[in-house]
Amino acid sequence: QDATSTAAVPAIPAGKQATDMIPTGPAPKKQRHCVSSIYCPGPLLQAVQLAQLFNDSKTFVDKPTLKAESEVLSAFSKLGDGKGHNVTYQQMLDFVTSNFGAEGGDLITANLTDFKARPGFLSRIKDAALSSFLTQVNGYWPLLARTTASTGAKTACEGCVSSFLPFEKTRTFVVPGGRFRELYYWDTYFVINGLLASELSSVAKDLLMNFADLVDKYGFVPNGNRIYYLNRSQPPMLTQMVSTYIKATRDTSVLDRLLPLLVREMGYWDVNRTVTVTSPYSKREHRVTLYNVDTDGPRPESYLEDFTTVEMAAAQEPGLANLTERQRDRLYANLASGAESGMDYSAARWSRRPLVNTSNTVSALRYLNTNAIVPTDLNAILYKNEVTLSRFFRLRHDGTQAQAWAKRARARREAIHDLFWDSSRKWYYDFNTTAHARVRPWAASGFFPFWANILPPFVHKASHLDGQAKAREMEATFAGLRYLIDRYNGTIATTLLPTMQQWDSPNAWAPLTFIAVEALANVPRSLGGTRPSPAPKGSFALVPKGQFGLPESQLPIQLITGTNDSIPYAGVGKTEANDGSRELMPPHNVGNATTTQTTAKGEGWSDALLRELVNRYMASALCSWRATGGNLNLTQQQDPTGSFATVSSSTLEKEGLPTNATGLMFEKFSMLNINAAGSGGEYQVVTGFGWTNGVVLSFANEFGHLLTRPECPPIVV
Ligand SMILES: OC[C@H]1O[C@H](O[C@H]2O[C@H](CO)[C@@H](O)[C@H](O)[C@H]2O)[C@H](O)[C@@H](O)[C@@H]1O
Repeated sequence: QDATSTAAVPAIPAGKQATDMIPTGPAPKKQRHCVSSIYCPGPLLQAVQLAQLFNDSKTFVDKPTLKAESEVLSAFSKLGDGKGHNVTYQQMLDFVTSNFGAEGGDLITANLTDFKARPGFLSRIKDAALSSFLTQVNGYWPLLARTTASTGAKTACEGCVSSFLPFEKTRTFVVPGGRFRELYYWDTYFVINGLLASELSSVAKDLLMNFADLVDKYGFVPNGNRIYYLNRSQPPMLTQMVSTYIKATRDTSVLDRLLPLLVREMGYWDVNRTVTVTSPYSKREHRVTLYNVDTDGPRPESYLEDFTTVEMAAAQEPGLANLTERQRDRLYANLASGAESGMDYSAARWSRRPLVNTSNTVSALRYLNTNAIVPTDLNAILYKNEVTLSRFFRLRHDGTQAQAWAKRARARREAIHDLFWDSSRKWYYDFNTTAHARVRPWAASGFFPFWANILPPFVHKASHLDGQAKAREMEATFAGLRYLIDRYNGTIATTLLPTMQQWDSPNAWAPLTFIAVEALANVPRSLGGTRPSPAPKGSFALVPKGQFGLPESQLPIQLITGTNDSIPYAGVGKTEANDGSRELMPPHNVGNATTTQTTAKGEGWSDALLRELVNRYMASALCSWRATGGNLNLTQQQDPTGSFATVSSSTLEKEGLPTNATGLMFEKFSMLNINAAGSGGEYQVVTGFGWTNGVVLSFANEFGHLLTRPECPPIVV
């Protein structure tokens, strides 16, 4: 799981000769927020990135220099015309090799002095397979913990530079893993939940203080602590990190430093990202927040990808028009805004034409409209922050501030109800300011208001419904989730459109599963029922009309796990038309076994869904880890059928893994399979992985009593 990988070796791309000239393009515009002549848009970065010496654009911008910055710039100025033109591949390769060190070489592995090999929650996990898995996942924290030298980034010489943004003090931080070699903003909320389960509150506190340093210095929390992330943030979870930390430790002293900075961060979103929208439904005006990055250049860490999308795609794909300069600038801003959303990319959410051409990852991005979408999740997070800030001020006996924040929260909740809640489709949808209406497709972001403790308007006091009717409405609201859990073998998809983008179907992500589980936990006892949903569970007929925005026949197809069959889904509990003997749903649809477990006495529909979702996620993490070489070390008594035996080295080899692989924790999973990682998007699937480990450990800590040993599907190579 270690993220300190060895340096990628630069190579001349296939099909190019050493003496060929590297491509060039229109001169990049200087970016106000990113001032490095090496790591920010400019002639050097463009020339290196268009030379494509690495498989991943992010590799280069994470490399510290081996020589003083002035020497590196002087060496570059001697290449070709000094501005990146007339440079050969060989010259560029030599320049990069002699001037740059290993990516991530600017960081040091931290020593976790408080690390416990067996934190308390493990004693509550009775199953040997789960216990072994969770013990090993807990053991991954030291591999993802980093620190800096006393001066900040570790560099090779005086005057050497790197893209790393240092903190005020030398503290520990946790990286996601793989290509993500720095602290990430919203990832850290899920990481902190896991660290607290692992009794590493000292590390959680360090993370809070690192973020405090960033807000102090920049006025907001950047996407990650690299110079190229300075033009944007990510879903603003810092207030919730502080709240989670205080809830677990009772240590309110962190508020001395953090409370003013949390307020400052909220000001950043208010001033830079908030707009007024008049509701087409109530005609009322609301102040709501969206992702809106001020840039007109490529993201340095995805330079080639953005450059291709904006400058080159039209020449490569018939039907795509050339863009005017203004359109190009706007597209760069929309690309960066998509990255700010943390869901880079969801074509279903951010593109005007999500399915325009699903044979590549570029076409739908040409139609990005991120800046025009008012996102449900972002506003729900900010609402929760406002409520939390009100509580923090009350703790500090500042009634005036407490009331002011409570008032802001009430106003935002009204906006969320008015703009996002659709009372007939019974779900929260983003609001599109171009169409001036709610969007059609379902997205998992609709769980965020529930996570933030916003219950739909029908629950509120003024509602004309009686208790039983409210409970029925609530069950109907979650009937879509019930259906998805029954129909698909993996965890919940981000959206239901298979667009080739990583934040769309079929990918399933740790943060969204966590939010969905917490959403279910927030369903009031009185509305969660006293029995599971009626049979046939998950029937499409029970899903509120239009909730998915797609008819049942157009939902993604569920393959039968472990086979290459692509048999169209015939409906829950129904048999496939051409093969009456084959049932597509459990128990034959291996990997979906969590739906067949017997329910506990008095368990309501929301409890049952929560239990199944937690188990499904745990199954995804454990089974995919085992399929990639994870060893549970079980005795014959613990695993009499041998179903958890370690995967042989020859199978691993056939899967394209090293024969000594020891299990991978993936960045994302699939809604179709509990045995595999996710896919799609602009970079290779990453392992490590901070938020996956965080969610696994946090679920084990909070819901350990609900966990049962998963049934992993057979590994078919
Ligand atoms: O390099 C491309 C993009 O990568 C990041 O996004 C993805 O990874 C992050 C770290 O796990 C995660 O927070 C984000 O949700 C993922 O989509 C990065 O955050 C982007 O800004 C970057 O352009």
